[in-house]
Amino acid sequence: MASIIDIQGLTKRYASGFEALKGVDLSIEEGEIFALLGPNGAGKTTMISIICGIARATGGSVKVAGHDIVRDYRGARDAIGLVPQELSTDQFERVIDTVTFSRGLFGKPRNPAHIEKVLRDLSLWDKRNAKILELSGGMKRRVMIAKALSHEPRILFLDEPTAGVDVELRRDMWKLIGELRQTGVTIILTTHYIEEAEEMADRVGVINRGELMLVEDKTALMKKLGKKTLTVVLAERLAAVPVELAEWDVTLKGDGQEIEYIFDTQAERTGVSSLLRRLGDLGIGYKDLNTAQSSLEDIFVSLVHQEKAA
Ligand SMILES: Nc1ncnc2c1ncn2[C@@H]1O[C@H](COP(=O)(O)OP(=O)(O)OP(=O)(O)O)[C@@H](O)[C@H]1O
Repeated sequence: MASIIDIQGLTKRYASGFEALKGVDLSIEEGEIFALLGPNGAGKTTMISIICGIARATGGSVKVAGHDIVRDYRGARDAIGLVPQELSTDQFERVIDTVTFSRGLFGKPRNPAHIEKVLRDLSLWDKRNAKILELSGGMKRRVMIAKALSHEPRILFLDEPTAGVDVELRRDMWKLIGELRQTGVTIILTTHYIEEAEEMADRVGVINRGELMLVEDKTALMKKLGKKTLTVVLAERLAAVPVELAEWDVTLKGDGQEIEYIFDTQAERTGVSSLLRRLGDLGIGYKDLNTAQSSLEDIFVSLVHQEKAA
């Protein structure tokens, strides 16, 4: 596949001296859904803002659909639809007017048929004459997407499309984004949620402290991220891990009151049931069991360790 966005050595130093991006290289392929995953303050919004021409890079280069974002700003910007984190639109305006107006901002000739298609695709056609303030939160978000698609961009950026929305709305949004990709538009979304990247993306980039730590196919990444921690709360304290448990690589926590076992949820055999059986055989009783998904934070820590080790 051909790349539609080419980022090389991208850096951003804010006036405060803070380095928000430290030399990012990335290619986005035409037609893919790319998720940029990272914790608060990682640099996701900074990166999108630069690509969309809202912020200026300190160094490096970005090409969008073959146009350099600085030398050929207009060509690059025309290819992009941006759905920002914050809902920003006139509350008193009618849906169809605000979407039509957005197209006009790009200097494109009127095209009522396209606006109608966008509104229909986003299930907003019935609401075209409603004022924005009369819409539900989910519909308002869809209006923002309609605005971003009004000038027929080849690339759609969604900055945290589901931040602060309930589970149901999140699922609707995922479905919608899946449908949008069928229209051929390349989609780049930022998110904090591993689950979101898992559900949507073809490829995932993990960014932390201004550095792109990895870019991988989703399936490969999920294998790495699909770790869980099982905590077994023991009935009685242990002084050390019994040798009979050596094959599970468990650690003793909580003053000897807990056994912790990290397992791969994607593996055919997680080792959980055999571990519990072995505990039973050894007469080691337990009061409670719980499992927790590795947090994004844990994953970053382990990624950093892996990088250092390499
Ligand atoms: N105008 C600014 N001046 C100085 N520092 C800034 C400015 N804008 C952002 N930063 C800093 O740059 C870093 C990256 O911010 P950015 O908004 O890109 O992160 P993000 O990954 O989008 O985070 P979030 O998930 O919270 O939106 C943060 O530490 C932020 O405080």
